[in-house]
Amino acid sequence: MKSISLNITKAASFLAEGAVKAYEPKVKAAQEALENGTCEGNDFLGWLHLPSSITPEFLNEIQAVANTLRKKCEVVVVAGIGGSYLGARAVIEGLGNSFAWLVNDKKNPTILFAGNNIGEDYLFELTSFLKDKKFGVINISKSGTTTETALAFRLLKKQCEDQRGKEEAKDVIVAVTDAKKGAARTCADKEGYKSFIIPDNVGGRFSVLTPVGLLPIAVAGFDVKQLVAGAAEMEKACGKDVAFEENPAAIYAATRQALYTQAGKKIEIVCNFQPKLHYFAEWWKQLYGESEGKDQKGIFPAACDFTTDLHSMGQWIQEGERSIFETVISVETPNEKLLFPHDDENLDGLNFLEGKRVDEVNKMAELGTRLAHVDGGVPNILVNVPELNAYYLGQLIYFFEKACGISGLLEEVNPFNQPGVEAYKKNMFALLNKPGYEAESKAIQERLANEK
Ligand SMILES: O=P(O)(O)OC[C@H]1O[C@H](O)[C@H](O)[C@@H](O)[C@@H]1O
Repeated sequence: MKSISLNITKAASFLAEGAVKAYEPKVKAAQEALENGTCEGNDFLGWLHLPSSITPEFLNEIQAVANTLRKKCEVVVVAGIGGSYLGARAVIEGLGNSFAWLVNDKKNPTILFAGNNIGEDYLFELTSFLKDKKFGVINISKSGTTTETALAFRLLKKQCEDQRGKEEAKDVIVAVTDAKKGAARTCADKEGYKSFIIPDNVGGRFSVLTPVGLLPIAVAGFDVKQLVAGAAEMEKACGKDVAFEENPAAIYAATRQALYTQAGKKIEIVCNFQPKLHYFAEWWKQLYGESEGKDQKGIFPAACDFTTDLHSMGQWIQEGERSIFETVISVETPNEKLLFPHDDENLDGLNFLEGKRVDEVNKMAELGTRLAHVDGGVPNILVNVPELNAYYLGQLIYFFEKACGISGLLEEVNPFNQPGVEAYKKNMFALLNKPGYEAESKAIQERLANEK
Protein backbone atom coordinates (compact mmCIF):
# COMPACT_ATOMS: atom_id res chain seq x y z
CA MET A 1 0.00 0.00 0.00
CA LYS A 2 1.27 3.48 -0.84
CA SER A 3 1.10 6.35 1.59
CA ILE A 4 0.39 10.05 1.61
CA SER A 5 3.63 12.00 1.60
CA LEU A 6 4.89 15.46 2.40
CA ASN A 7 7.25 17.70 0.46
CA ILE A 8 8.44 20.92 2.08
CA THR A 9 11.22 21.83 -0.36
CA LYS A 10 9.34 24.84 -1.70
CA ALA A 11 8.68 26.11 1.83
CA ALA A 12 12.09 25.46 3.35
CA SER A 13 13.63 27.71 0.71
CA PHE A 14 11.95 30.66 2.47
CA LEU A 15 13.65 29.79 5.75
CA ALA A 16 17.20 29.94 7.00
CA GLU A 17 19.07 26.69 6.43
CA GLY A 18 18.32 24.19 9.17
CA ALA A 19 15.32 26.17 10.49
CA VAL A 20 12.97 23.19 10.29
CA LYS A 21 15.49 20.73 11.69
CA ALA A 22 16.09 23.11 14.59
CA TYR A 23 12.59 22.27 15.82
CA GLU A 24 13.53 18.63 16.38
CA PRO A 25 14.03 18.84 20.16
CA LYS A 26 10.85 20.85 20.66
CA VAL A 27 8.87 18.47 18.48
CA LYS A 28 10.27 15.55 20.46
CA ALA A 29 9.20 17.22 23.69
CA ALA A 30 5.73 17.87 22.26
CA GLN A 31 5.42 14.25 21.12
CA GLU A 32 6.41 13.03 24.56
CA ALA A 33 4.02 15.42 26.28
CA LEU A 34 1.19 14.08 24.10
CA GLU A 35 2.22 10.47 24.70
CA ASN A 36 2.65 10.89 28.46
CA GLY A 37 -0.35 13.12 28.85
CA THR A 38 1.66 15.87 30.47
CA CYS A 39 0.63 18.75 28.20
CA GLU A 40 -2.13 21.25 28.75
CA GLY A 41 -5.49 19.88 27.67
CA ASN A 42 -4.36 16.37 28.58
CA ASP A 43 -7.91 15.28 29.31
CA PHE A 44 -8.59 15.50 25.54
CA LEU A 45 -5.98 13.12 24.18
CA GLY A 46 -8.30 10.25 23.34
CA TRP A 47 -7.73 10.84 19.60
CA LEU A 48 -4.02 10.06 19.85
CA HIS A 49 -4.31 6.27 19.74
CA LEU A 50 -7.89 6.11 18.62
CA PRO A 51 -7.34 4.48 15.19
CA SER A 52 -5.35 1.54 16.57
CA SER A 53 -7.83 1.02 19.39
CA ILE A 54 -10.96 0.71 17.24
CA THR A 55 -12.02 -2.95 17.18
CA PRO A 56 -13.62 -4.80 14.25
CA GLU A 57 -16.56 -5.56 16.57
CA PHE A 58 -17.14 -1.86 17.12
CA LEU A 59 -17.03 -1.15 13.41
CA ASN A 60 -19.48 -4.01 12.85
CA GLU A 61 -21.86 -2.42 15.33
CA ILE A 62 -21.61 0.90 13.49
CA GLN A 63 -22.18 -0.87 10.19
CA ALA A 64 -25.23 -2.71 11.52
CA VAL A 65 -26.92 0.52 12.59
CA ALA A 66 -25.87 2.15 9.32
CA ASN A 67 -27.43 -0.76 7.42
CA THR A 68 -30.74 -0.27 9.21
CA LEU A 69 -30.77 3.39 8.21
CA ARG A 70 -29.72 2.50 4.67
CA LYS A 71 -32.55 -0.01 4.41
CA LYS A 72 -35.29 2.11 5.89
CA CYS A 73 -34.46 5.60 4.57
CA GLU A 74 -34.19 7.23 1.18
CA VAL A 75 -32.75 10.34 2.86
CA VAL A 76 -30.72 10.58 6.06
CA VAL A 77 -30.27 14.00 7.63
CA VAL A 78 -27.10 14.39 9.66
CA ALA A 79 -27.68 17.08 12.28
CA GLY A 80 -24.55 18.56 13.82
CA ILE A 81 -22.16 21.50 13.69
CA GLY A 82 -18.41 22.05 13.94
CA GLY A 83 -16.65 18.88 14.97
CA SER A 84 -20.00 17.09 15.00
CA TYR A 85 -20.46 17.79 11.30
CA LEU A 86 -17.39 18.68 9.28
CA GLY A 87 -15.49 15.38 9.46
CA ALA A 88 -18.45 13.37 8.18
CA ARG A 89 -19.13 15.86 5.41
CA ALA A 90 -15.43 16.03 4.47
CA VAL A 91 -15.25 12.28 3.94
CA ILE A 92 -18.68 11.84 2.38
CA GLU A 93 -18.09 14.59 -0.17
CA GLY A 94 -14.47 13.54 -0.68
CA LEU A 95 -15.51 10.01 -1.61
CA GLY A 96 -18.90 10.60 -3.16
CA ASN A 97 -20.19 11.47 -6.57
CA SER A 98 -20.10 15.24 -7.10
CA PHE A 99 -23.75 15.03 -8.12
CA ALA A 100 -24.79 12.46 -5.53
CA TRP A 101 -28.12 14.08 -4.74
CA LEU A 102 -29.07 14.18 -8.43
CA VAL A 103 -27.92 10.69 -9.35
CA ASN A 104 -30.55 9.07 -7.16
CA ASP A 105 -29.85 5.48 -8.28
CA LYS A 106 -31.27 4.19 -4.98
CA LYS A 107 -28.00 2.43 -4.16
CA ASN A 108 -27.34 4.79 -1.26
CA PRO A 109 -29.55 7.06 0.76
CA THR A 110 -29.11 10.74 0.02
CA ILE A 111 -27.22 12.38 2.86
CA LEU A 112 -28.25 15.90 3.80
CA PHE A 113 -26.85 18.08 6.55
CA ALA A 114 -28.67 20.28 9.05
CA GLY A 115 -28.03 21.86 12.43
CA ASN A 116 -24.99 23.68 11.10
CA ASN A 117 -26.70 27.04 10.67
CA ILE A 118 -29.81 28.90 11.79
CA GLY A 119 -31.02 29.88 8.33
CA GLU A 120 -34.80 29.90 8.35
CA ASP A 121 -34.96 29.47 4.58
CA TYR A 122 -32.53 26.55 4.81
CA LEU A 123 -34.64 24.75 7.38
CA PHE A 124 -37.88 25.59 5.60
CA GLU A 125 -36.55 24.29 2.31
CA LEU A 126 -35.12 21.18 3.96
CA THR A 127 -38.33 20.31 5.79
CA SER A 128 -40.34 20.98 2.62
CA PHE A 129 -38.10 18.65 0.62
CA LEU A 130 -38.47 15.94 3.25
CA LYS A 131 -42.27 16.05 3.21
CA ASP A 132 -42.78 13.10 0.89
CA LYS A 133 -39.53 11.31 1.77
CA LYS A 134 -38.84 8.34 3.99
CA PHE A 135 -36.13 10.02 6.02
CA GLY A 136 -34.09 9.30 9.12
CA VAL A 137 -31.97 11.50 11.37
CA ILE A 138 -28.58 11.18 13.01
CA ASN A 139 -28.48 13.72 15.81
CA ILE A 140 -24.85 14.46 16.67
CA SER A 141 -23.72 16.69 19.51
CA LYS A 142 -21.00 16.08 22.05
CA SER A 143 -22.40 18.55 24.57
CA GLY A 144 -25.94 17.68 23.52
CA THR A 145 -26.91 21.30 24.01
CA THR A 146 -25.69 23.12 20.90
CA THR A 147 -28.44 25.52 19.79
CA GLU A 148 -28.08 25.15 16.02
CA THR A 149 -28.25 21.36 16.21
CA ALA A 150 -30.98 21.22 18.86
CA LEU A 151 -33.15 23.59 16.83
CA ALA A 152 -32.87 21.51 13.66
CA PHE A 153 -33.36 18.27 15.57
CA ARG A 154 -36.56 19.46 17.22
CA LEU A 155 -38.03 20.19 13.78
CA LEU A 156 -36.75 16.97 12.21
CA LYS A 157 -37.83 14.72 15.09
CA LYS A 158 -41.36 16.07 14.98
CA GLN A 159 -41.57 15.76 11.21
CA CYS A 160 -40.17 12.23 11.24
CA GLU A 161 -42.66 11.17 13.91
CA ASP A 162 -45.54 12.87 12.10
CA GLN A 163 -44.66 11.17 8.83
CA ARG A 164 -43.70 7.70 10.05
CA GLY A 165 -45.40 7.41 13.43
CA LYS A 166 -43.55 7.47 16.73
CA GLU A 167 -42.73 3.75 16.75
CA GLU A 168 -41.17 3.63 13.29
CA ALA A 169 -39.39 6.93 13.89
CA LYS A 170 -37.53 5.25 16.75
CA ASP A 171 -35.83 2.92 14.28
CA VAL A 172 -34.55 5.71 12.08
CA ILE A 173 -33.44 8.31 14.63
CA VAL A 174 -29.99 7.70 16.06
CA ALA A 175 -28.15 9.85 18.59
CA VAL A 176 -24.39 10.32 18.86
CA THR A 177 -23.67 12.18 22.04
CA ASP A 178 -22.21 12.14 25.56
CA ALA A 179 -22.61 9.01 27.68
CA LYS A 180 -24.56 10.81 30.39
CA LYS A 181 -24.88 14.57 29.97
CA GLY A 182 -26.91 16.86 27.72
CA ALA A 183 -30.36 17.13 26.22
CA ALA A 184 -29.51 14.83 23.28
CA ARG A 185 -28.67 12.02 25.73
CA THR A 186 -31.80 12.62 27.84
CA CYS A 187 -33.96 12.58 24.72
CA ALA A 188 -32.32 9.45 23.24
CA ASP A 189 -32.72 7.54 26.51
CA LYS A 190 -36.32 8.64 27.02
CA GLU A 191 -37.39 7.90 23.46
CA GLY A 192 -35.40 4.66 23.25
CA TYR A 193 -33.26 5.69 20.27
CA LYS A 194 -30.22 3.72 19.33
CA SER A 195 -27.27 5.81 20.46
CA PHE A 196 -23.51 5.96 20.28
CA ILE A 197 -21.19 7.60 22.78
CA ILE A 198 -18.64 10.29 22.00
CA PRO A 199 -15.76 9.55 24.37
CA ASP A 200 -15.18 12.26 26.99
CA ASN A 201 -11.52 12.53 26.06
CA VAL A 202 -12.04 13.19 22.34
CA GLY A 203 -12.80 16.80 21.48
CA GLY A 204 -15.29 17.57 18.71
CA ARG A 205 -12.76 18.57 16.07
CA PHE A 206 -10.77 15.37 16.70
CA SER A 207 -13.84 13.11 16.65
CA VAL A 208 -14.27 12.10 13.01
CA LEU A 209 -13.00 8.59 13.75
CA THR A 210 -15.59 8.09 16.50
CA PRO A 211 -19.26 7.37 15.65
CA VAL A 212 -19.56 11.13 15.01
CA GLY A 213 -17.97 10.58 11.62
CA LEU A 214 -18.05 6.83 11.23
CA LEU A 215 -21.83 6.39 11.40
CA PRO A 216 -22.78 8.96 8.74
CA ILE A 217 -19.91 7.80 6.54
CA ALA A 218 -21.08 4.19 6.79
CA VAL A 219 -24.67 5.24 6.10
CA ALA A 220 -23.47 7.02 2.98
CA GLY A 221 -22.03 3.70 1.80
CA PHE A 222 -18.31 4.23 2.34
CA ASP A 223 -15.83 1.84 3.84
CA VAL A 224 -15.20 2.83 7.45
CA LYS A 225 -12.85 -0.13 7.94
CA GLN A 226 -10.54 1.25 5.26
CA LEU A 227 -10.83 4.74 6.71
CA VAL A 228 -9.75 3.50 10.13
CA ALA A 229 -7.05 1.26 8.63
CA GLY A 230 -5.54 4.28 6.85
CA ALA A 231 -5.63 6.33 10.02
CA ALA A 232 -4.02 3.48 12.00
CA GLU A 233 -1.24 3.29 9.43
CA MET A 234 -0.62 7.02 9.83
CA GLU A 235 -0.71 6.67 13.62
CA LYS A 236 2.35 4.44 13.20
CA ALA A 237 4.01 6.69 10.61
CA CYS A 238 3.66 9.72 12.91
CA GLY A 239 4.56 7.88 16.12
CA LYS A 240 6.85 9.40 18.71
CA ASP A 241 9.72 7.05 17.96
CA VAL A 242 9.75 7.72 14.23
CA ALA A 243 12.80 9.78 13.29
CA PHE A 244 12.06 13.50 12.89
CA GLU A 245 12.91 13.59 9.17
CA GLU A 246 10.70 10.59 8.47
CA ASN A 247 7.72 11.75 10.50
CA PRO A 248 5.33 13.77 8.30
CA ALA A 249 3.37 15.21 11.23
CA ALA A 250 6.58 16.39 12.89
CA ILE A 251 7.89 18.00 9.71
CA TYR A 252 4.60 19.68 8.82
CA ALA A 253 4.19 21.07 12.35
CA ALA A 254 7.77 22.34 12.45
CA THR A 255 7.62 23.87 8.96
CA ARG A 256 4.44 25.84 9.58
CA GLN A 257 5.68 27.10 12.95
CA ALA A 258 8.99 28.14 11.38
CA LEU A 259 7.14 29.99 8.60
CA TYR A 260 4.94 31.69 11.21
CA THR A 261 7.59 32.76 13.66
CA GLN A 262 10.57 33.31 11.38
CA ALA A 263 9.16 34.36 8.02
CA GLY A 264 6.09 36.37 9.06
CA LYS A 265 3.71 33.96 7.35
CA LYS A 266 0.54 34.35 9.37
CA ILE A 267 -2.02 32.82 7.06
CA GLU A 268 -2.04 29.26 5.78
CA ILE A 269 -4.16 28.51 2.74
CA VAL A 270 -5.00 24.87 2.22
CA CYS A 271 -5.55 24.40 -1.50
CA ASN A 272 -7.00 21.56 -3.48
CA PHE A 273 -7.31 20.92 -7.18
CA GLN A 274 -10.23 18.54 -6.69
CA PRO A 275 -13.53 20.19 -5.78
CA LYS A 276 -14.49 17.10 -3.78
CA LEU A 277 -11.97 18.18 -1.17
CA HIS A 278 -13.76 21.46 -0.39
CA TYR A 279 -15.21 20.14 2.85
CA PHE A 280 -11.98 18.44 3.78
CA ALA A 281 -10.49 21.92 3.94
CA GLU A 282 -13.47 23.09 6.02
CA TRP A 283 -12.75 20.27 8.47
CA TRP A 284 -9.05 21.24 8.49
CA LYS A 285 -9.96 24.89 9.15
CA GLN A 286 -11.84 24.02 12.32
CA LEU A 287 -9.11 21.63 13.45
CA TYR A 288 -6.37 24.22 13.19
CA GLY A 289 -8.45 27.34 13.90
CA GLU A 290 -9.89 26.16 17.21
CA SER A 291 -6.67 24.47 18.24
CA GLU A 292 -4.24 27.31 17.56
CA GLY A 293 -6.16 30.58 17.49
CA LYS A 294 -5.85 31.70 21.10
CA ASP A 295 -3.81 33.80 23.48
CA GLN A 296 -3.71 36.42 20.67
CA LYS A 297 -1.66 34.01 18.55
CA GLY A 298 -2.08 31.50 15.78
CA ILE A 299 -1.78 31.00 12.03
CA PHE A 300 -5.09 31.93 10.38
CA PRO A 301 -6.37 28.83 8.55
CA ALA A 302 -7.88 29.64 5.17
CA ALA A 303 -8.78 27.50 2.17
CA CYS A 304 -9.10 27.79 -1.59
CA ASP A 305 -10.50 25.47 -4.24
CA PHE A 306 -8.31 25.58 -7.34
CA THR A 307 -8.42 26.22 -10.15
CA THR A 308 -11.81 27.82 -9.34
CA ASP A 309 -10.42 30.36 -6.89
CA LEU A 310 -7.41 31.18 -9.04
CA HIS A 311 -9.92 33.25 -10.99
CA SER A 312 -10.99 35.16 -7.90
CA MET A 313 -8.34 34.89 -5.19
CA GLY A 314 -5.38 34.21 -7.50
CA GLN A 315 -4.48 37.87 -7.84
CA TRP A 316 -4.28 38.36 -4.07
CA ILE A 317 -2.27 35.22 -3.58
CA GLN A 318 0.17 36.13 -6.35
CA GLU A 319 0.73 39.78 -5.44
CA GLY A 320 -1.01 40.70 -2.17
CA GLU A 321 0.63 41.11 1.24
CA ARG A 322 3.32 38.48 1.64
CA SER A 323 1.92 37.04 4.85
CA ILE A 324 0.65 33.77 3.41
CA PHE A 325 1.83 30.27 2.71
CA GLU A 326 0.07 27.45 0.93
CA THR A 327 -0.44 23.80 1.70
CA VAL A 328 -1.54 21.97 -1.42
CA ILE A 329 -3.40 18.69 -1.06
CA SER A 330 -2.59 17.03 -4.35
CA VAL A 331 -4.39 13.91 -5.53
CA GLU A 332 -2.03 11.90 -7.70
CA THR A 333 -4.54 9.85 -9.72
CA PRO A 334 -8.24 10.57 -10.18
CA ASN A 335 -10.67 7.69 -9.79
CA GLU A 336 -12.25 8.20 -13.20
CA LYS A 337 -10.80 8.63 -16.67
CA LEU A 338 -11.98 11.23 -19.19
CA LEU A 339 -10.13 11.98 -22.42
CA PHE A 340 -10.35 15.14 -24.53
CA PRO A 341 -12.12 14.39 -27.81
CA HIS A 342 -11.01 15.46 -31.29
CA ASP A 343 -12.85 18.33 -32.96
CA ASP A 344 -12.47 18.79 -36.71
CA GLU A 345 -13.11 22.50 -36.63
CA ASN A 346 -10.95 23.14 -33.57
CA LEU A 347 -12.70 26.45 -33.01
CA ASP A 348 -11.59 26.49 -29.38
CA GLY A 349 -8.00 25.74 -30.40
CA LEU A 350 -7.85 22.84 -27.96
CA ASN A 351 -6.90 20.06 -30.38
CA PHE A 352 -3.41 20.09 -28.90
CA LEU A 353 -5.01 18.43 -25.89
CA GLU A 354 -6.66 15.69 -27.94
CA GLY A 355 -6.40 12.26 -26.33
CA LYS A 356 -5.06 13.65 -23.07
CA ARG A 357 -6.71 13.03 -19.73
CA VAL A 358 -8.41 16.03 -18.12
CA ASP A 359 -6.17 15.39 -15.14
CA GLU A 360 -3.06 16.06 -17.23
CA VAL A 361 -4.26 19.62 -17.70
CA ASN A 362 -5.16 19.84 -14.03
CA LYS A 363 -1.71 18.63 -13.00
CA MET A 364 -0.01 21.24 -15.19
CA ALA A 365 -2.30 23.88 -13.68
CA GLU A 366 -1.25 22.63 -10.25
CA LEU A 367 2.46 22.67 -10.99
CA GLY A 368 2.21 26.00 -12.80
CA THR A 369 0.35 27.50 -9.85
CA ARG A 370 2.81 26.23 -7.29
CA LEU A 371 5.76 27.59 -9.26
CA ALA A 372 4.06 30.96 -9.87
CA HIS A 373 3.09 31.35 -6.22
CA VAL A 374 6.55 30.39 -5.00
CA ASP A 375 8.00 32.94 -7.45
CA GLY A 376 5.56 35.46 -6.00
CA GLY A 377 6.86 34.86 -2.46
CA VAL A 378 4.40 32.25 -1.20
CA PRO A 379 6.02 29.24 0.48
CA ASN A 380 4.46 25.99 -0.62
CA ILE A 381 3.98 22.75 1.28
CA LEU A 382 2.82 19.74 -0.72
CA VAL A 383 0.79 16.87 0.66
CA ASN A 384 0.58 14.15 -1.93
CA VAL A 385 -2.35 11.73 -1.81
CA PRO A 386 -2.06 8.66 -4.09
CA GLU A 387 -5.81 8.60 -4.76
CA LEU A 388 -9.07 9.67 -3.20
CA ASN A 389 -10.26 6.63 -1.30
CA ALA A 390 -11.26 5.87 2.27
CA TYR A 391 -7.83 4.51 3.19
CA TYR A 392 -5.89 7.60 2.14
CA LEU A 393 -8.49 9.96 3.59
CA GLY A 394 -8.01 8.09 6.87
CA GLN A 395 -4.28 8.70 6.58
CA LEU A 396 -4.81 12.35 5.80
CA ILE A 397 -7.12 12.83 8.78
CA TYR A 398 -4.72 11.35 11.28
CA PHE A 399 -1.73 13.13 9.76
CA PHE A 400 -3.40 16.52 10.17
CA GLU A 401 -4.65 15.69 13.68
CA LYS A 402 -1.26 14.60 14.93
CA ALA A 403 0.50 17.56 13.34
CA CYS A 404 -2.09 19.86 14.89
CA GLY A 405 -1.42 18.54 18.39
CA ILE A 406 2.32 18.98 17.91
CA SER A 407 2.01 22.38 16.25
CA GLY A 408 -0.25 23.75 18.98
CA LEU A 409 2.24 22.69 21.63
CA LEU A 410 5.10 24.28 19.64
CA GLU A 411 3.04 27.47 19.63
CA GLU A 412 2.73 27.11 23.43
CA VAL A 413 -1.04 27.13 23.60
CA ASN A 414 -3.49 24.52 24.82
CA PRO A 415 -4.49 22.97 21.48
CA PHE A 416 -7.45 21.11 22.94
CA ASN A 417 -9.78 23.79 24.27
CA GLN A 418 -11.86 26.50 22.57
CA PRO A 419 -12.91 28.99 25.26
CA GLY A 420 -13.35 31.78 22.72
CA VAL A 421 -16.32 30.10 21.07
CA GLU A 422 -18.50 30.79 24.09
CA ALA A 423 -18.53 34.60 23.71
CA TYR A 424 -21.09 34.72 20.88
CA LYS A 425 -23.23 32.07 22.53
CA LYS A 426 -23.43 34.07 25.75
CA ASN A 427 -24.53 37.18 23.87
CA MET A 428 -27.05 35.25 21.78
CA PHE A 429 -28.64 33.65 24.84
CA ALA A 430 -28.72 37.01 26.64
CA LEU A 431 -30.38 38.63 23.62
CA LEU A 432 -32.92 35.79 23.40
CA ASN A 433 -33.69 36.09 27.15
CA LYS A 434 -32.80 32.46 27.77
CA PRO A 435 -33.73 31.45 31.33
CA GLY A 436 -30.63 31.61 33.51
CA TYR A 437 -29.19 34.54 31.56
CA GLU A 438 -31.18 37.30 33.30
CA ALA A 439 -28.15 39.33 34.42
CA GLU A 440 -26.49 39.04 30.99
CA SER A 441 -29.77 40.01 29.28
CA LYS A 442 -30.04 43.13 31.38
CA ALA A 443 -26.40 44.08 30.76
CA ILE A 444 -26.57 43.57 27.01
CA GLN A 445 -29.81 45.52 26.66
CA GLU A 446 -28.24 48.43 28.57
CA ARG A 447 -25.18 48.27 26.36
CA LEU A 448 -27.29 48.35 23.18
CA ALA A 449 -29.36 51.25 24.52
CA ASN A 450 -26.15 53.23 25.20
CA GLU A 451 -24.81 52.49 21.74
CA LYS A 452 -27.87 54.02 20.04
O1 LIG B 1 -20.81 18.57 19.45
P1 LIG B 1 -21.30 19.83 20.02
O2 LIG B 1 -21.21 19.85 21.53
O3 LIG B 1 -22.71 20.11 19.56
O4 LIG B 1 -20.40 21.00 19.55
C1 LIG B 1 -20.27 21.37 18.21
C2 LIG B 1 -19.18 22.40 18.01
O5 LIG B 1 -19.59 23.63 18.56
C3 LIG B 1 -18.85 24.25 19.59
O6 LIG B 1 -19.28 25.54 19.78
C4 LIG B 1 -17.35 24.16 19.46
O7 LIG B 1 -16.74 25.34 19.12
C5 LIG B 1 -16.88 23.08 18.53
O8 LIG B 1 -15.62 22.67 18.94
C6 LIG B 1 -17.83 21.93 18.48
O9 LIG B 1 -17.32 20.94 17.63
